[in-house]
Amino acid sequence: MSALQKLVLASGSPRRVELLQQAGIEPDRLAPADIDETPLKSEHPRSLARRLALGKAEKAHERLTQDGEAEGHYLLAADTVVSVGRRILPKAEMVDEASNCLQLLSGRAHRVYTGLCLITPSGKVRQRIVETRVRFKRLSHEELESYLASGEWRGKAGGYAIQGLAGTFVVKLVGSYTNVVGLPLYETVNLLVAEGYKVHFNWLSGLGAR
Ligand SMILES: Cc1cn([C@H]2C[C@H](O)[C@@H](COP(=O)(O)OP(=O)(O)OP(=O)(O)O)O2)c(=O)[nH]c1=O
Repeated sequence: MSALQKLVLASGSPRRVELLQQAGIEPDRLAPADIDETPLKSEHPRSLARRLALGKAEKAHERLTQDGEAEGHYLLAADTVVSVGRRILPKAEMVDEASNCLQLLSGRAHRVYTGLCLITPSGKVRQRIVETRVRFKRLSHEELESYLASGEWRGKAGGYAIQGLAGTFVVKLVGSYTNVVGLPLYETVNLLVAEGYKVHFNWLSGLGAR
């Protein structure tokens, strides 16, 4: 798939770039947007994912506009939130945070929401929220400790990365797997296409699975 228009990915997440590439879409530009990701009081995780995706998109769009580079561009942003019930888990930066998250997730089901926000070249703002349910096995002390030692949890919502070692913790998953990794591919491609982003289906000469 190759694009006829320009696509800006408002993200600094290497996972999101890789996921887009997996769909055969190469972003023309990366424009990470740093925003305050603190949840509001009693904010629902779904609302948080929606608000933060919009915030990232608007901030990146504003910057592109200031630089005179917004014209003719699609701009895509995303935010992934992990929750147990209404409790929102942090994006783990410290080992203690990761440890607390994993103890909470152990032997239970949780939800992962990714908010998508697309700003079209004509300035329309389109949003989608995608939900995946995941159940983890009960983690032993050894599993928890060795996972923490791996460092794979760093910078990940909920303190784990399903695409790595934590994939072995998953008993059941309902919904989109790529949504958990940070960008739901089915919904992202649908959203782009619905808003007129023209793609060539050229998969025969594409990347392919390795
Ligand atoms: C649950 C889970 C999250 N994650 C990642 C996806 C996101 O990168 C991150 C959640 O943080 P986000 O705030 O959604 O994204 P980010 O800060 O990494 O990137 P940016 O805002 O620049 O786009 O957690 C995984 O990689 N695997 C997982 O299994």
